[in-house]
Amino acid sequence: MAYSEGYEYHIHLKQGDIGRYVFLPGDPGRCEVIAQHFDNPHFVASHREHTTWAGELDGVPVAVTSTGMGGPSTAICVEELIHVGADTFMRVGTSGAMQPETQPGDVAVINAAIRDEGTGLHYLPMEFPAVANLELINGLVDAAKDLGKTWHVGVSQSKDSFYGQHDPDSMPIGPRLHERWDAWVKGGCLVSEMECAALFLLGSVRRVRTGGIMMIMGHHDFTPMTDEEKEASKVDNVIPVAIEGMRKVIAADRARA
Ligand SMILES: O=P(O)(O)O[C@H]1O[C@H](CO)[C@@H](O)[C@H]1O
Ligand SMILES: O=c1cc[nH]c(=O)[nH]1
Repeated sequence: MAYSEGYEYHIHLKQGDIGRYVFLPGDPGRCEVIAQHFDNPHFVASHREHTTWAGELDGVPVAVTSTGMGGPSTAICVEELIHVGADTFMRVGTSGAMQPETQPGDVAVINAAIRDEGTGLHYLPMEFPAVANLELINGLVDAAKDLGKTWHVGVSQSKDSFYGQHDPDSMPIGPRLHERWDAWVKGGCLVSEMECAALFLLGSVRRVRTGGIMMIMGHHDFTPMTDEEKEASKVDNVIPVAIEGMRKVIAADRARA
C-alpha cells in the first residue's frame, strides 16, 4: 500500500476506514484485546508499530490504533489518524507509580503531562503546557466511579528513556535524572509513562480532543510487586474503564448534537 493510493504512509489507513473516536494503546498486541469490547470488531491494517482494529460502541464507529512507544511514533500516528478523520483520542496504557498513596491496580486519569521528552519541542516551545481535554477527563473519572475502580487524577511524567526511570544509576547523567525525578515527585506527579505529552500537545496544535487513562504499576519506591499486585495491575484491567469513558464522551456528543 502506498501513500499515493490514498493510504497514510505509516498507519496504512485511508478516509472511511475509521470514525472519529480512537483508543491509543502503545502495544500493537493490545489492539485486538481492546477491540473485543467493541460491537463487530474487525482488523483493519497493520504496518510497523501501528495496528488498527475497528468496530462500534453504541452504534457509533470507533477504532483502536497502537502508537508504539514514545513521542515520535505517537505524533506520527495521531497526525495520520487526523488525516483520515479522527478527532477524539484516548490513550490507554501502563505507567509506573510515583506517589505513596497509589497501589498497583489503581487507575490514573491524566490531566496534564510533564514534557520530559523531545517530540513536543518540534511543535511548541517548552513553556506551552501539555494538557488533556476536560470532556475526556470527566468521562474517564465518571467511568472509573461507575466501575468501582480506585482512581486518581493527576500529572504524568512523559519521558523518552524507560531506563532513565528504571536504571538511572547506569546513566552518565544519573545524578541529574535523580534530581529531576525527585522534583517531579515533590510536585505531585502521579505516574511515569512515555506518550501523553506528545499526544496532548498534538491535541492543542491540531485542535482535537486528547486524554489518557493509565494502569498504575509498581510502587513509588520501586519495591517489587507481589504476585497479587502483579495480577491487579495487568493492563487488561484498565480497558473496561477506557471503554466506558469513551461511551460517556460519545453520549455527551450525541446529546449536544
Ligand atoms: O503500556 P504502554 O501504552 O506501551 O505505555 C507504557 O509502556 C511502555 C514502556 O514499557 C511505554 O510506551 C510507556 O508509556
Ligand atoms: O514504570 C513504568 C511502567 C510503564 N511505563 C513506563 O514508562 N514506566
